[in-house]
Amino acid sequence: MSIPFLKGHGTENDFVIVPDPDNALDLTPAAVAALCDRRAGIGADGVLHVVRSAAHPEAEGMAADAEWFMDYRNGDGSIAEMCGNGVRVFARYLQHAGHATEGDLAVATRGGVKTVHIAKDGDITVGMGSARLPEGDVTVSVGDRTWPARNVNMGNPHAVAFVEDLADAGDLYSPPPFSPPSAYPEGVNVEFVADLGPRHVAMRVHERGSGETRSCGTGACAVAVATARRDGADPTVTGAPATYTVDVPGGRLVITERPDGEIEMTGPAVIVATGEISTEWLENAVR
Ligand SMILES: N[C@@H](CCC[C@H](N)C(=O)O)C(=O)O
Repeated sequence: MSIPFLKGHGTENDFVIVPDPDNALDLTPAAVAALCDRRAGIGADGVLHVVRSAAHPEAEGMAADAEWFMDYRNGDGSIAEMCGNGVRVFARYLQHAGHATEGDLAVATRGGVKTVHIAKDGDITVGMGSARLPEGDVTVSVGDRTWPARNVNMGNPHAVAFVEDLADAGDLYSPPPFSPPSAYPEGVNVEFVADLGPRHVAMRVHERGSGETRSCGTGACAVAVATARRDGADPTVTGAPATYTVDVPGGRLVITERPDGEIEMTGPAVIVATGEISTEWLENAVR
């Protein structure tokens, strides 16, 4: 017995894609962690569980607006509200499977319904919603160094710290401690950002539930907004859109914040493989 899967990535933020239209699989946190294990499993930063919205209790209320629900899980099995690279790869899967064509598509996520545009040239643009910038002084640390961080919520929480050099972030094996501890009761994704030029930055990220990844779409949006505010740009005040290019270790994302506050993210999404998961292996792996 086996379960079909695909492997995909968006700027090298990689995912095991598990099509399960009727929500028939019991995809426990342990099963997700086993699938994402890079040595004993398939290996990925997270899982995209592809379910019809009408078949999932968290998404049935969105079924009238979006046929498909992205049930995203982090590599450790935890649940997150949103995954920006994941939603592009999810759309690419729907196109690959014949459930979607070039043009606009609505995808249900825990962060609400997202509008995705699959362009002819291959890139995918996602309407990510608007950022919330909760007030409050937050710091993040690596070793004996500490930086102030901007608190940005893209549906999921981010702490954005500006550094001189991305190497300042160290090896990022473990989550960078933040202060005050009450700032992020549910944990946080931490982005370190260095300037490359006008409206052009580079970032590294330690993702909640996945460790250092080669890219984070919601993180790149948080970085673009934090950098814009640092630069004195607020499209909702000036009426002028602000576009930032965000280089990540795995590629490049282009982020535009519009005068209405809506953030659009454009980047690639690739399906690299299809295969079968052995159910015997998965059952043993979660014992
Ligand atoms: N890689 C994702 C973000 C995934 C969720 C994050 N780790 C969290 O727990 O909030 C992206 O591309 O946005």
